[in-house]
Amino acid sequence: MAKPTLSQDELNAALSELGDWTLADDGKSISKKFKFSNFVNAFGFMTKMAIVAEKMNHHPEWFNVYNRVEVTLTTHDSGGITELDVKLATRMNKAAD
Ligand SMILES: C[C@H](O)[C@H](O)[C@H]1CNC2=NC(N)=NC(=O)C2=N1
Repeated sequence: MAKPTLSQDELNAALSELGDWTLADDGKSISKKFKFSNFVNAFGFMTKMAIVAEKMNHHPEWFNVYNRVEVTLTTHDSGGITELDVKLATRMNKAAD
């Protein structure tokens, strides 16, 4: 059963909690550009988050070049942003600290 998408109020609260994640113009995804000190740290972040994503059965759309990782989160099954996206974004923020 697909998760319900967040209401506007829920989304606003989540975005203020998450900090520097950007809402897509269509309101269906959130994105963040992470920058690490080098490639190994960027890829280490992706490795850790891949394991978290697999455990959650919720996977990011991401792009990596050298020390940068650009992440977009959306819940495909629901056609928008759900609590799973907020949960994964929170985990990513913590892992990048
Ligand atoms: C069948 C499997 O549960 C689904 O395809 C999962 C896998 N990972 C997923 N990841 C994301 N981001 N959205 C989904 O809807 C999703 N669905």
